[in-house]
Amino acid sequence: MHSEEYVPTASNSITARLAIENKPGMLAEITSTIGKHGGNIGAIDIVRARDSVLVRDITINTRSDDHARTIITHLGDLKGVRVVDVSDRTFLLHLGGKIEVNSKVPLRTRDQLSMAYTPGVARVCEAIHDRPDDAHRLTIKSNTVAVVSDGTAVLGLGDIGPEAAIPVMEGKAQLLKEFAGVNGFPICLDTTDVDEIVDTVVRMAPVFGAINLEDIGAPRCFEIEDRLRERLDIPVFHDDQHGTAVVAVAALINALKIVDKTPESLKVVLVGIGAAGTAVTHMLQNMGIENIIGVDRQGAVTRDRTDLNKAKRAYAAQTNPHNLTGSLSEVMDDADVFIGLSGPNVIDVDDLHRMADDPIVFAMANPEPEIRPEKAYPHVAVMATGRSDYPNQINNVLCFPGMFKGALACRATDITDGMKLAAAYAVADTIDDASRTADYIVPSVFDKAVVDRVAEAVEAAAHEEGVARTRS
Ligand SMILES: NC(=O)C1=CN([C@@H]2O[C@H](COP(=O)(O)OP(=O)(O)OC[C@H]3O[C@@H](n4cnc5c(N)ncnc54)[C@H](O)[C@@H]3O)[C@@H](O)[C@H]2O)C=CC1
Ligand SMILES: CC(=O)C(=O)O
Ligand SMILES: [Mg+2]
Repeated sequence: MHSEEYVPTASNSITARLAIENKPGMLAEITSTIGKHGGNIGAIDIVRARDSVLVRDITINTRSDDHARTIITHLGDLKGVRVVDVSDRTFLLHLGGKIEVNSKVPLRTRDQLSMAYTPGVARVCEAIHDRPDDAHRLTIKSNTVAVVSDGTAVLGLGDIGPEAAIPVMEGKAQLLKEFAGVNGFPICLDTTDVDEIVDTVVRMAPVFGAINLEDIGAPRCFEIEDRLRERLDIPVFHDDQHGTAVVAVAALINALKIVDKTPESLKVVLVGIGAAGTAVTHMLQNMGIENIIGVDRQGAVTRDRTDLNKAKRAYAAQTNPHNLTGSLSEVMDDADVFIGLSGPNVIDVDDLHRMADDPIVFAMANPEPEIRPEKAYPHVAVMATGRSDYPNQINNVLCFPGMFKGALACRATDITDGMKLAAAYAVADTIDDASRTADYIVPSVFDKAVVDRVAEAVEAAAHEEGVARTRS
């Protein structure tokens, strides 16, 4: 599918400031030019009106940067129209960053200053010195998560480095705050060395109640998470692994109800054996699915392959029970479920035709899925992506805010498999039998009920699993 067939969205929207000759019919000419070239008009505002010239701001959703440029060129070609300025609304939103640190207590008088800061603060420091655990109660540690990345697997963009990773990590911090009231702080490390990452996180851990590892590529992410869990007494959770797995499992629980199939009967093909793909596979196995075939760039992951790293050898040992070999297309025959956690446009309609009746397709690569929904819809029973601009958004944002809220509330020392499973059922159960449809298998990320349901389920599971430090 070419980008011309995609729907314009706010992620590529511009505001065009136009100086327009003030005579009847000009606005109609402008709007029809935008429509003719595939732009979707949002707001139209008057900025200035002089006798002979009107200056208007017109907000236009486009499909891509090129598409935006084409529309602007055609507007500039109109007689009586001058393009004064074009701003990219997404870049405007990021100017100066998306989050900030705020003060929680008033600081207007000497009394307040002497309590919040010196000399009063000294007594609080001494109390924590006597009982270090009190940091959970008397400091920002109580409600703060470090969002740590090395910039190596950022949102499907790959290894773009720590500075370029900041907007995504700020975004994760913003989601924590907006959805769960939890503070998140973006920390992008200027190293990809496993030992250095582990040591750095251990040394900064005193300030944080939990660590969210984000967008650290496989296989290093597995060792980093394992070693940090061992060394720290606060939860360490690699969101791309476990947050993604929780939401994918929740979505599958509901999708199976739509197509009336059971986990035990399924053949699942999963492409992209990285952080997310590996964790999703493990969680699918925990829900009773045995026939999972993992596929990497070389084809099906089998026990006979000699080119696999340690993580993929372990993967091969636990998956592909019939040892299927071949390309992605070849192993798609009779698959009930396709899960993509790889990259853009990896499958096409022919692959969908190879699948069993009522195929379920979760094309979760960001920002561009393995197949676009517009293309897949006629050929599948259930379609989902990780994107905000289509129905069924399977995105780890449905998990990690509630997961951390629940874990921090009970001062958990760890996040266990039981807590993850509880979170998956909490997400799935947000949709009742009457509301569930093929286009509604996961709740909206704006559904306020989700975070609290997940947090409560996670907290209860933490108590059951013996990792909570508070009393139940
Ligand atoms: N919807 C969601 O909530 C989430 C989506 N993702 C997306 O999933 C993708 C993978 O993310 P991570 O696992 O964190 O990255 P990763 O770098 O750990 O793993 C990606 C794996 O996919 C493989 N891959 C890439 N293109 C492939 C292709 N054409 N065929 C076969 N294998 C291919 C890579 O070799 C690598 O092993 C990214 O696009 C990411 O944005 C990741 C986490 C959450
Ligand atoms: C959603 C997310 O965490 C990712 O694509 O990396
Ligand atoms: Mg991520």
